[in-house]
Amino acid sequence: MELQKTSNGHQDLSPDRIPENGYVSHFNINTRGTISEKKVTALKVQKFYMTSYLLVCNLFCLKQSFFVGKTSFGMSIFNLSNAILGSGILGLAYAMANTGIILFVLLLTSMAILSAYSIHLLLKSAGVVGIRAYEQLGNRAFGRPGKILAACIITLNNIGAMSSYLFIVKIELPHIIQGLLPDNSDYWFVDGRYLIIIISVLVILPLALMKRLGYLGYTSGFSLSCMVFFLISVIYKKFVTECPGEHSYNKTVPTESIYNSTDDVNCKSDNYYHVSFLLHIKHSEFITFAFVCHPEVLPIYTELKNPSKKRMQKVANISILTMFVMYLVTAIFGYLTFYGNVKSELLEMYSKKDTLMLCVRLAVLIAVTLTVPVVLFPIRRAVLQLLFPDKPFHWVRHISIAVCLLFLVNLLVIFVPNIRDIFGFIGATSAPSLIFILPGIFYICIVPEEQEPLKSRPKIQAIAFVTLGFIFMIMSITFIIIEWVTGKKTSGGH
Ligand SMILES: NC(=O)CC[C@H](N)C(=O)O
Repeated sequence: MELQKTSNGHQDLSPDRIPENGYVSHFNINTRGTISEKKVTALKVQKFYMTSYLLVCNLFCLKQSFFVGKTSFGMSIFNLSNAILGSGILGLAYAMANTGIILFVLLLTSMAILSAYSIHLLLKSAGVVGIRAYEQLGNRAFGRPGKILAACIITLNNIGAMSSYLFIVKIELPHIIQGLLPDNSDYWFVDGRYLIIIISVLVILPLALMKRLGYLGYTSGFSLSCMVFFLISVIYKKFVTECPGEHSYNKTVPTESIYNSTDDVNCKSDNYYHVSFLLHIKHSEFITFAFVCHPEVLPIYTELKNPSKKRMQKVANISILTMFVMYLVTAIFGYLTFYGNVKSELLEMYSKKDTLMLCVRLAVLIAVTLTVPVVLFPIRRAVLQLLFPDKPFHWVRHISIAVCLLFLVNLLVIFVPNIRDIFGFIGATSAPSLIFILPGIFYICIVPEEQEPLKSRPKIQAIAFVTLGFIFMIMSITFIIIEWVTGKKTSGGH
């Protein structure tokens, strides 16, 4: 029995390799019918030993998996929820303002269901080949090019997410510190560039150096509670804010908005209903991004205690459902506070002088900062898979990759002013790939024809899923190109 090493260094049984070792054909002699009784008994004994051997191997592998997976069910939910919850939540009220409540709820519900289905495809593919790494699935489906493609998409997407989180820290933390200072002097510590370096070294790096993602369960739990505080404050603000102009620190509304043809600050700006359906759909990008967590699913599965596909799917479903509720409530109350004037980053709408909102900013900042290490883990795994595929765990590699990645992201956030636009483009292509296209294609290629023919229902569903992903991707790219060519924001962003 051949044992295959998984990316995390422990051995897994790969059922598809069983025929290669010759035992199966050896037993087949038995069926030819011309062998003596003595030989049959000998073969039976041999078969008994082989079966016991396979059983011991199986038990050994399962024991290994149990041994490796140490993260509890609850902690895994925290980690996955933290991976889902990021800066995406800040854009949802804006998406709702542009799509309208009904279409938004429909899109959010569909995306949550599709996201859970995508995790189902990933887990099923991973179960068939006995490996638990996204890149390894790529390898199994298309060989080395598949592995490189998956690793590159994960790296780009997660570097994009990390830089968007650090960008929030760079912009928001100086405001918070300034809010606490008696005067408005320009001290060095109110410079966002220094602040992200300090935060990266003191908070993010130590967490990113943890050997296992499971250890981040506690910080993930804390990060989630910060977001719950944000959510409660958004609800509270809806009831104390009378008009968008009142609580918005920036009281001017841009005149070039395609939704508002007047300069008035209206509490209820319903003009967005005139915008074409396609432009409504464009805002589904915000929703797609908000549900991306797929590179983190398999690493979390690998570390889950008593791992099974069903148990991991439960972790995913609970996390997605919880985040769905949080997203919906934030979007509804954020939108009902500012209506059509809401900006693509909800936090920008609240006063910077308000102590409660200062605390909320701090809470969101802590939440996204604590998400950075969780998002960094899959990139490190992808880099390890590409550069050192068969090497066992080594601290030097583990630490140096984390340091290099953080250094790179800091450089990007400090020196590239339009980093968000660049990653907006990458996000538009990588998010549909990670949620729809890759899991669907891996599933179609990896699950054998004998088990599920191409015309079976699950495979046809997967094909439709991949097609949907391509439609999403082409639409997003088209909108971005139109924006670049015309120099105008099709989203009417403020
Ligand atoms: N890895 C990722 O891209 C996570 C994105 C996350 N869903 C967010 O809203 O920020």
